[in-house]
Amino acid sequence: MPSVIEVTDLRKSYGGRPVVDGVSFAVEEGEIFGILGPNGAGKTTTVECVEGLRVPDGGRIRVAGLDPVADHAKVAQTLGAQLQQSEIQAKLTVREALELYAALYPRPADWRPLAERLGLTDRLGTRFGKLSGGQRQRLFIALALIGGPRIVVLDELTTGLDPRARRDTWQLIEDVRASGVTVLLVTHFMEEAQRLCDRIAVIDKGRVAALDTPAGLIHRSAGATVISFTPSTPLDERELAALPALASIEHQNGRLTLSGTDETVDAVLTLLARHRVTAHQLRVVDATLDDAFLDLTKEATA
Ligand SMILES: Nc1ncnc2c1ncn2[C@@H]1O[C@H](COP(=O)(O)OP(=O)(O)OP(=O)(O)O)[C@@H](O)[C@H]1O
Repeated sequence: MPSVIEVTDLRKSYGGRPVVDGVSFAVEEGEIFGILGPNGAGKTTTVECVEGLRVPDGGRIRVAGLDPVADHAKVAQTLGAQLQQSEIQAKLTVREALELYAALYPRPADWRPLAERLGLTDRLGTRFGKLSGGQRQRLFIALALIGGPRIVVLDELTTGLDPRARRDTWQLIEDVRASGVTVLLVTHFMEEAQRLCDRIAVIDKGRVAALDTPAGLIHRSAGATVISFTPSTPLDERELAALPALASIEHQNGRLTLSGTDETVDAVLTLLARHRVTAHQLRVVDATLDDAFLDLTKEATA
């Protein structure tokens, strides 16, 4: 089956400066696909080309088999996009916004259960300008879903939300996916990407630096696992340096911190047992998507 979104060698420049420089990825039906990257990496430009809001300089995009520029009207019926703040008038009430946007689609979703699910029912009479940041985000999600889309594009969905609202929103996105909608998600939050996304494209300087599952990205990053402890007696330096898959070793006030893989951790524990050394305050920490991200986008964040 063809992918629901196909982006092949996408290129876009501003004033002769390439900001999207050969981006390719494919999103499968029913997936939550994440786009991660440092500020200015070209993420929004990429998804706006997918939405047909910007015209690419080169490459090919297909959304449900359609060209987002040539078939813009059809793509707009298939793809729900999160609006920007400026696109809603401050005086419009939540109910008016829902009714107005529902009227744009031939087969809109019933906005009442949507508003209920998004916790907007008691805000229907409130003007957009008076909503809190979290309520606005919920309204944007409702408006992205109101056309009953097959695909929804969410750009920095939970920016500005408090931790509870963010978690509620994640649950909502999972529900949306469970109802069969494909989600393309641009995010800055590693925890969000790790929790929600099936696969992630890390975009850096207009190119795809890596494309994998969250676990796959973490696995690729240097020093995937870190073990630290204070040994009861010092360990032999040569034996430490010879540990398998060791990425780095640090000493600080008698405390040892070693990074490597699970194999390194196993070998450290064997070494400790062999020399009958006790490891005080032993900690083993797996790398996170944060570590993988910093590793993959090293120069940009240096
Ligand atoms: N209309 C435009 N005209 C000129 N330059 C632009 C325009 N839109 C974006 N850019 C530039 O293109 C680059 C990529 O922008 P884009 O918004 O795609 O990045 P991003 O990865 O989404 O960044 P952020 O995480 O900061 O939102 C940036 O350097 C930006 O300044």
